Amino acid sequence: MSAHNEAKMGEIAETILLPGDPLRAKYIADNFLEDVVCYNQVRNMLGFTGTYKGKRISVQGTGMGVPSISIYAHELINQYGVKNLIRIGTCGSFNKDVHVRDVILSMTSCTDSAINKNLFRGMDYAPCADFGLLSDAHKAAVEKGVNVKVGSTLTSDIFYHDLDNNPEPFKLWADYGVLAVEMEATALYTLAARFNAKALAIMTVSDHILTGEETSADERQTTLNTMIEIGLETAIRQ
Ligand SMILES: O=P(O)(O)O[C@H]1O[C@H](CO)[C@@H](O)[C@H]1O
Ligand SMILES: O=c1cc[nH]c(=O)[nH]1
Repeated sequence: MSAHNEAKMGEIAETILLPGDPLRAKYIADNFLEDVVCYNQVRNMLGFTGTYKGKRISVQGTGMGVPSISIYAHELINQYGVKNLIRIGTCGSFNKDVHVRDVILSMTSCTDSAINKNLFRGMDYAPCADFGLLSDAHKAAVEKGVNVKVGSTLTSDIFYHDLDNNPEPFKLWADYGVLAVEMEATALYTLAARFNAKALAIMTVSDHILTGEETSADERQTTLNTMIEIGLETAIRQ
């Protein structure tokens, strides 16, 4: 047991998929895993362990934002011995070359969060994906015929911007080639590096911030399935 997880030792697999939404964790357990056990219901941050193609895998919600994923990732790595952490999240595009329904592998994660500025005393740290996980995910995507985009993403602390005072909050990031915005990868990559684990963030573009295009609920599910399958195929290679 940890402060936020009631799993017993040994109930969580070494490789875990991490959606922000705990109901996405349940959806994956219900639709993709066999022999499933629910190991956590604390705060409704559901966690499940099962098998996919014979390999033992866990899936657990992390909540939204840097503080929430930091708590879950810290405990999973340090208290449960999790080694491979694969985030599967949604993101918003602000890049004209990145479209709704695209799947992104985040090679490195920029941030507007002060978390690493504080940790590194004002110096810049470059949180990055584990190359092995990134490479395996890319291979899995190619095998599925999915044309994933690979590059830098932004982890933001802000979902709703004050557009009156900052009308183009993402222009600077787009000008420097950043593909999309989500809210957790920087923290996941930094914690994995600190505690000798491996991490990757895979994202599906759910909306385009510049054009206003969005996926419908049904479409979103299908598109998320593509990302989930890439995540699972990556997981079984570990
Ligand atoms: O779909 P999830 O994994 O929650 O990820 C994205 O969606 C949430 C915002 O709506 C944030 O957590 C962001 O990172
Ligand atoms: O963090 C997120 C996730 C999805 N879409 C956004 O605009 N931001």
